[in-house]
Amino acid sequence: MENKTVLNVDNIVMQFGGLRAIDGVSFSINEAEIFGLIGPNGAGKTTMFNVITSNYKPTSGCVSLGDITITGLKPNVVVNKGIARTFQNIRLFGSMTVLENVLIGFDRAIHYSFLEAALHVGRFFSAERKAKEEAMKILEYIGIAQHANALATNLSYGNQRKVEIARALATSPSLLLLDEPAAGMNPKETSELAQLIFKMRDDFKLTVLLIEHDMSFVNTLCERVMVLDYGKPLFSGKTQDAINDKTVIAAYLGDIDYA
Ligand SMILES: Nc1ncnc2c1ncn2[C@@H]1O[C@H](COP(=O)(O)OP(=O)(O)OP(=O)(O)O)[C@@H](O)[C@H]1O
Repeated sequence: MENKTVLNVDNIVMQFGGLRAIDGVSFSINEAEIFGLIGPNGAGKTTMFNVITSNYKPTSGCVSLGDITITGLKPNVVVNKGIARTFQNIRLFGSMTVLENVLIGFDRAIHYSFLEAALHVGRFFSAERKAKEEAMKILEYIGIAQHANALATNLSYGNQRKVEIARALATSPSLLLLDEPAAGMNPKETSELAQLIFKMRDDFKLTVLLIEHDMSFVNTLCERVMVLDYGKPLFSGKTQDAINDKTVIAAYLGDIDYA
């Protein structure tokens, strides 16, 4: 059976003044694939995420999700098309509970009038109740339902990362972008996270693009990777081949631990 391409990144260039943060990068990801985007600090990985989510408009090149061209769409429209992300520096609303943070992900699916919302009646009430039920189901699925009513900032670092994943899942994505999801996690949390990512992929037919410096984590999850260096494509192919590639080792892997 032929692989279905979910994400196609075509010859992206992203210029910031005199700096070319991404310089002619192309890759594509198949449905239900877990694909790694790796490279040294400043290589352009997060910038690539911002281009894919349309937070940055690339200087040239094109991103498509299935048959839809994403480039030029507004970021909220891109979420509606099925792309969700988490952030390298966790971005949760610290003064809100875990449940409320996840409910934010449902906002696009809730339809009610201003009056209904102001009076807490009609479609507002039933939509809110339904969203809460769905959010609780996601928290249970992720394994943090017991923290639903805790303030997000009071959770451990690892659990805060899980709340970000829960919020992303609430938007029903077809493509999930994870920016350094294992950063700050201990080995047990990291291995549980890897299992969760496999499970989400299988249960939701989710396609995953992840940025990660932990090469053992990348090697566990990703069959293929794209390696960037100073914005340029350095290597694209099987993770095992990247680990043994002399140019990749010289530019990147020589400096980091991977067991
Ligand atoms: N909005 C921006 N304006 C100007 N320069 C930027 C902007 N965003 C990123 N850069 C620059 O682009 C380059 C790539 O940054 P980016 O954050 O994408 O790298 P990265 O590979 O994600 O690094 P890290 O592993 O440290 O997160 C860096 O030199 C960075 O300073």
